[in-house]
Amino acid sequence: MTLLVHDVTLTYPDGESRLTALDAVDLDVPAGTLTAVVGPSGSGKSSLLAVAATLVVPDSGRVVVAGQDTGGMSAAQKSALRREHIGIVFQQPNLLPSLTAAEQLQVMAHLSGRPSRQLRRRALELLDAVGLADKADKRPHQLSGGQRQRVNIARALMNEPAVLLVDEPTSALDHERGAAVLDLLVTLTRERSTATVLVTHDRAHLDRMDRTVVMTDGRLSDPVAAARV
Ligand SMILES: Nc1ncnc2c1ncn2[C@@H]1O[C@H](COP(=O)(O)OP(=O)(O)OP(=O)(O)O)[C@@H](O)[C@H]1O
Repeated sequence: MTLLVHDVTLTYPDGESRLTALDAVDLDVPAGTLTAVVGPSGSGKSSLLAVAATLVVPDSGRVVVAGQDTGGMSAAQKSALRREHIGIVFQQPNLLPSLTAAEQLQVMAHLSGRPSRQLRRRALELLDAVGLADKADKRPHQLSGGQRQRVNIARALMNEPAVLLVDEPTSALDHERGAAVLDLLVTLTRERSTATVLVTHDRAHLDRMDRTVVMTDGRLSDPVAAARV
């Protein structure tokens, strides 16, 4: 499995006691597949992504990314793992205002220490893959919301991640642009063999997924049952 979350429990401080955000959660995501996570607000979906991204350390359980068990890794090791193997796409694109679309991608890869001469070429290839070949030199304020989200997705793919974690990528977009972004995620997952996890509230997305799991009060329901939801 490219992403394996095994028996993960996560609690947050809650006054005198603790709130259980994830309760013995298991999830495995093979390369080249998409898994949707649905469930009510506050059920633990973002917490699951944060744990899978190694941004939050669970109380117990294992998180294995691209064959590497993250338990016991130092902060620096996790940071390197994230740069090399994990792409993260949040709801709001969070692009740097002063950089062009191509530069947003190049900065990402520059941080990972890749040779700079190849970076622009790769950035342009990815912008082409997300349908923005002609926008490479535009800054965020010169792009539409859907175009910014596509830059965001291209940026997350810049370091060829094994795992792509996506939180509500279409919530700020109209139906047509949301559908285009989802098409793009499906295509890129297949072509680039990423293990993709998508948190979504949009039921229209679910028939495009390989699997749907349902989060309720920190517990993931049986995927077989969830597929029929
Ligand atoms: N940093 C935190 N400190 C304390 N409690 C938190 C923290 N982050 C989340 N929680 C709590 O953990 C539970 C799960 O939150 P989480 O954000 O994972 O849910 P979610 O399913 O992503 O919700 P939404 O769909 O509204 O984004 C909620 O009860 C929330 O209030």
